[in-house]
Amino acid sequence: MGSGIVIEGLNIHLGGKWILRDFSLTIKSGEFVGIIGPNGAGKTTLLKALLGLVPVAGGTITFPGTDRKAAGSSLVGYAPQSRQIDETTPLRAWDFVSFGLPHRFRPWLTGQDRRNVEEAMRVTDSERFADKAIGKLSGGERQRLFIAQALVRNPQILLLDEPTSNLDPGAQENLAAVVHSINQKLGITVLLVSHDVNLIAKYAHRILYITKGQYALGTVQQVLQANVLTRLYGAPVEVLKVGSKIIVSTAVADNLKTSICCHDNPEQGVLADVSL
Ligand SMILES: Nc1ncnc2c1ncn2[C@@H]1O[C@H](COP(=O)(O)OP(=O)(O)OP(=O)(O)O)[C@@H](O)[C@H]1O
Repeated sequence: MGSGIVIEGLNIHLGGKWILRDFSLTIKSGEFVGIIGPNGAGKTTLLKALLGLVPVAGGTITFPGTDRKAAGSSLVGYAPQSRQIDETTPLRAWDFVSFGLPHRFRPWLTGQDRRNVEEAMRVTDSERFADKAIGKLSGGERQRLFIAQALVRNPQILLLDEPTSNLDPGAQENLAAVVHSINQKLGITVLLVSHDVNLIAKYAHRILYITKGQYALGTVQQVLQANVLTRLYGAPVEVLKVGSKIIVSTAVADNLKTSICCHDNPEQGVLADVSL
């Protein structure tokens, strides 16, 4: 079961500049939130703040509904943005996943440890390459292992930083489906950073759109609106509807992909939950 996240008045100042200012939002237990926005907007910094890895200049982060009774469980599992693995690395996929276990560097594993590794590999559909060397696996296969490693301590929240970058469209879709299934079947709260709005629009319950100094949280229909994006970017952004898809003008929105897949008949002007 997932934990909720409540952020109130969060301020983060790094390298002489404000990255997040007066940032407040609530994420419900079991929710899947896609985080999107241009390079340098503060997406990774937000994940690191949730992990307690960056200094906070003000505000609070709490995790209501946390249940940490299960032995060996953790609150947050994290798969960071980029991890280079040399193709000659002589490490079995199974062993790589097991490095996410607590006390992994003691010389033995318990039966429960082994079951946790096997379950994490099962839910990420990576059991079939458990015995292969990680360096010989494809990018999509490695991403499944990174997620499995983040899951091996049964977290209540899963933070994934651009897990689909550098994957071909088919592998992106497969990986997003795996994350969706983890969220649906295990009830884990998921925050996934991506530059691919297609995937986020398809699977996330809500989108958190961050630009430098501004943000909006809401459903796809609430956030992917010309007036909302124009306000976030501080310059005109067009949102066009073509059949079941929405096309966003990239003229001012750096890193925003041209084509955004959304639902049929998006509701108009519903901004009740949007924080600006
Ligand atoms: N430890 C740090 N010290 C100083 N500045 C930092 C630090 N960490 C991040 N920053 C700066 O904070 C800003 C936000 O960085 P962050 O990595 O959160 O952006 P992002 O939205 O994840 O970008 P991208 O999409 O490129 O990954 C950037 O300008 C970055 O240079």
